[in-house]
Amino acid sequence: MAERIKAGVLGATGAVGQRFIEALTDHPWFEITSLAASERSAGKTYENAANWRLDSQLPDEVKGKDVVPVDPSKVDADVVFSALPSSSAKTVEPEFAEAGFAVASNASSYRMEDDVPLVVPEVNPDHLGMIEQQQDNRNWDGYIITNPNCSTIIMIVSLKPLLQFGLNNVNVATMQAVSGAGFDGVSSMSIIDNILPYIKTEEEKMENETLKLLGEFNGSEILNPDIHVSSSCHRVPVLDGHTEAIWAGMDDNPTPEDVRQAFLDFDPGLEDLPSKPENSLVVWDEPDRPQPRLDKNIGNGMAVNVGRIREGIRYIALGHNTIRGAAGASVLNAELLHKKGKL
Ligand SMILES: NC(=O)C1=CN([C@@H]2O[C@H](COP(=O)(O)OP(=O)(O)OC[C@H]3O[C@@H](n4cnc5c(N)ncnc54)[C@H](OP(=O)(O)O)[C@@H]3O)[C@@H](O)[C@H]2O)C=CC1
Ligand SMILES: N[C@@H](CC(=O)OP(=O)(O)O)C(=O)O
Repeated sequence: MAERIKAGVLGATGAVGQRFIEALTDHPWFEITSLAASERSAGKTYENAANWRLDSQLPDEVKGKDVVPVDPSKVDADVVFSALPSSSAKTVEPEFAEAGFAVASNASSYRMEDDVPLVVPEVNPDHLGMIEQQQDNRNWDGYIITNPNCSTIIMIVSLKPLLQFGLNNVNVATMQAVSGAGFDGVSSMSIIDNILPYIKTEEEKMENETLKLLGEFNGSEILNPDIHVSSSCHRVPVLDGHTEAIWAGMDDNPTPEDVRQAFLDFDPGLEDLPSKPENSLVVWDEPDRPQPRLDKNIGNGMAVNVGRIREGIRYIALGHNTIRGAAGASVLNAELLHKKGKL
């Protein structure tokens, strides 16, 4: 195997951090060289620090690795994938960027900054053009790029092919899995036999991030599109997989069949990126699909499933929140960076 790019994971012991390890193990372009977490874990082997909770086995090559603190001088890597809570990401990620690392972040801290790319490769790869500006503005040798919030990313992949019909209005109601809140995020007493009709700041993120992602980058700034986005977010007793009911208003009033065909025809290229699923959008015609338990792992958890396309236009989108919505999204971004010669 050719020499691979050295990759570190910040927040390696958490829900998203474990998904990073899964995605980077045996990756053709990246190899895990550093695992970092809080002072609670630093100094322990990964096996002792982390409570591995995925269905896959904890990879042998990771078990005995020492966990280091989130300190650039302790991390050996070219790129670091950040799965830190946003409060620590806010201070830690710039330290890594300043020290010359490429930072591919899941955290929300820098997503909406004017000079930080918020990218989904199938939607707005050109926004990576912001990196040079960011390095000039902040005098950094490295840089930060981000992927969106998990609910936003699942919706945005499905909205991209609707732009051709003059998308002007989006209403969305989410049904979000408990893994989205992290391992210790939602207690069983609050979620079993229940639905929580509030996820702090989630609705604002879906509305704001969608506009940035669909905005036009003119070389120096992003011009928001004239699209109205309104969201209502809810936590449901599902382990993994966010399901979203979406209403999309379009100038051209396409029929459900037009929209179905646009979903089927959606081809953003990018076949050479290892984490890109064969079909970024998978269309279901069965009236009771997609469902999280059955369909979240399609395309190794990287596909966005769409179905129940009806007059309106109304449809359902479903994706794996900690893979397509988090770790897999960051890894896909880093693959795009490598393809574009930025890593
Ligand atoms: N879960 C999801 O679906 C999505 C999550 N995200 C974002 O990804 C990030 C991680 O989320 P998640 O994995 O769910 O969170 P978890 O709580 O499961 O994991 C947090 C990780 O960060 C480490 N950590 C916590 N505090 C500190 C600190 N002060 N300094 C250094 N490391 C610290 C923890 O280490 P230790 O074990 O040592 O405490 C752990 O490795 C968050 O910003 C979240 O918002 C984004 C999109 C989707
Ligand atoms: N809030 C999301 C997960 C998340 O952490 O989002 P963000 O990365 O925007 O903080 C959820 O609960 O499902």
